[in-house]
Amino acid sequence: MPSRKFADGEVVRGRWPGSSLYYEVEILSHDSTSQLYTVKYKDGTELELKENDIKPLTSFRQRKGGSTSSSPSRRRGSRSRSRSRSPGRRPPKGAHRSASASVSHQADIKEARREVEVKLTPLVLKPFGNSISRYNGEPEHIERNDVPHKNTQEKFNLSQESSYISTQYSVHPRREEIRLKEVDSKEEKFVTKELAVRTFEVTPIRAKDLEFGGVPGVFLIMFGLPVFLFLLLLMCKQKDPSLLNFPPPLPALYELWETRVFGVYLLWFLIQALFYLLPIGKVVEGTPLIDGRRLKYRLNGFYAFILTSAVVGTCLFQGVEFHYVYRHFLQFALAATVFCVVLSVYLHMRSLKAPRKDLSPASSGNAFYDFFIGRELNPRIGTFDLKYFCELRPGLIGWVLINLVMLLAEMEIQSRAVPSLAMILVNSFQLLYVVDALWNEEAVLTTMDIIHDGFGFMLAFGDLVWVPFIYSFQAFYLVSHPNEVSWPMASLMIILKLCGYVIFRGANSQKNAFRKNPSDPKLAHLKTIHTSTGKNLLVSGWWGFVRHPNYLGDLIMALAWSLPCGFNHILPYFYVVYFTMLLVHREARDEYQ
Ligand SMILES: NC(=O)C1=CN([C@@H]2O[C@H](COP(=O)(O)OP(=O)(O)OC[C@H]3O[C@@H](n4cnc5c(N)ncnc54)[C@H](OP(=O)(O)O)[C@@H]3O)[C@@H](O)[C@H]2O)C=CC1
Ligand SMILES: CC(C)=CCC[C@@H](C)[C@H]1CC=C2C3=C(CC[C@@]21C)[C@@]1(C)CC[C@H](O)C(C)(C)[C@@H]1CC3
Repeated sequence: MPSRKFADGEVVRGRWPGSSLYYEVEILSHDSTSQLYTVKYKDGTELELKENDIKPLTSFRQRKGGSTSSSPSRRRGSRSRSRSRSPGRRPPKGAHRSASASVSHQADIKEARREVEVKLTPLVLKPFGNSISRYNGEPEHIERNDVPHKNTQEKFNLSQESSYISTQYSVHPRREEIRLKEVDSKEEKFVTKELAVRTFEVTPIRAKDLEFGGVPGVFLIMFGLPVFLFLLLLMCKQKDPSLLNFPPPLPALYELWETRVFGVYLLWFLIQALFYLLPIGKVVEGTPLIDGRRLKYRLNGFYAFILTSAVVGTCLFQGVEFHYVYRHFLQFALAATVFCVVLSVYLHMRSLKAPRKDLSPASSGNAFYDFFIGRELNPRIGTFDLKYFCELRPGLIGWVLINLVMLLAEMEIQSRAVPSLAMILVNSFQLLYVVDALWNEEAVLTTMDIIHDGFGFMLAFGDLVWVPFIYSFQAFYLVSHPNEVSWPMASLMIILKLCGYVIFRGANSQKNAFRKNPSDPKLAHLKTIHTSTGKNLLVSGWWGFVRHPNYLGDLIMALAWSLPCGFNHILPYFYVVYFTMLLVHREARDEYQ
């Protein structure tokens, strides 16, 4: 039986979860299975602590004076700031998303909240928002002997805090928390109203706070990515696409431009826009904006996909030559790039006239940087939301169509009666991914792109060029570099893909449900921790298994859809490498928050 260091009834100091603060506690009991001590704080709070989080009284130095700002009651200002946030609730747009670029906006928002919350007395304090955000179950090295109960007022505060934290910290399941949140949400309405009357200031952010390496980084990405895209496609067209054969033969620029191709691309874009405008599908509200408004979005991406499939099916039946797209693949990529540049210029021009409250928290005041990251958060023409439309429709559905084109091209070029198993795997894996995105369209409303990033060159290029022309790379590769896959290998790839999908979908659905309604009874069994932004993070279920389970699932799927291309060349694995970099970067942006 494992030994225990502290005896029942012993008075020691216990670390307040997630903080570096130790308070006097009494050991009530010890669970030998979980190795946790149940301890009682002076104010009556009972918590379970690890042995590492408990110290004998003798291991502390008594601090003189004792009135530094780290005692709990001294933190009341920051705690009260988080008072009105219902746990897990998203703050107004821009308030919580990543990016150093949003520092000033965030300060603004915090200030707004403080002003609002001052009016919300009497307070029921939510404690230690800042410190709990760092909780990782491990003891911290900084040990301070902050004596909690200096006077009656402080005692009162700790008592209020502690009784709240025992549920709010969610060491235990969250039923009690849910009850508290219901009370909380009543005040939420008031807070939103208050925020709505606050003027939004956009203060230029410091150069060192810019993301993507600041202006030089953005310059490199903006010019480098299109060049890289064309080099990759040209490499793939070579008989031997080995890296040793770099650089590939370059075509003259005029050979890459075809007005007819541009016309076909425009037609595709307009058809998708038409489908977007159809009054079918339910209308939902997005996350709250900085001024408390919520934009409305129509969810009809899946219908658009069905309608597109019907149109494509009819065209195939009518004998429309889809091989044209394969033969002019580079021209299509150029047409999409040109379109994206024109769109980005339009977006930037209109953003100059946009009211400040409509600007993205990532925008900086530097014209070049803002052209890239996007100045306006939700550019709309009437009810037509340009960013939301581009995120899911022309590029994502276009990706599936390009895959189909590659499948047909493979059959034609390799004189096959049926497509190869490798091609079928790639097509089906990626089809599942896109259909899933469209089916769960509402989830896009809580992604970084919609909430935080403006609509500028980065997303326009990502959505309209990068996704359709890079994400279809495996299918493009297989057309000229066949790879035979055996059924046992195919089965393993299918299992891998399904594992990735289950993790990806499970994690995203859990997170979306939580962000949408933290009080959802279906989530009552999940544990959360409070963060300094005022929101809670899930730390159990999929989100207790690894920090970003949705990224993990996505990466596994990325690997699964590269494997059918075999191991002759590294090129089809480019997507896995790029995607890892993208997700690590996104993770860092998220972590920053
Ligand atoms: N195929 C592709 O090219 C790409 C795919 N993706 C996929 O899109 C999906 C969404 O990506 P993305 O928006 O980047 O990332 P996330 O879905 O991880 O979104 C980040 C938000 O999730 C919330 N969050 C993070 N951790 C927790 C937690 N423990 N508990 C509750 N909420 C949490 C935070 O919300 P809050 O800020 O409110 O706290 C954070 O802002 C992912 O599955 C990703 O793999 C993304 C990019 C590209
Ligand atoms: C190279 C460059 C300029 C990068 C821009 C990044 C974009 C390619 C990606 C940013 C976020 C994306 C998302 C999806 C596609 C790629 C981009 C646009 C997404 C639509 C794919 C399908 C998923 O299910 C998703 C809906 C969660 C996802 C949202 C984010």
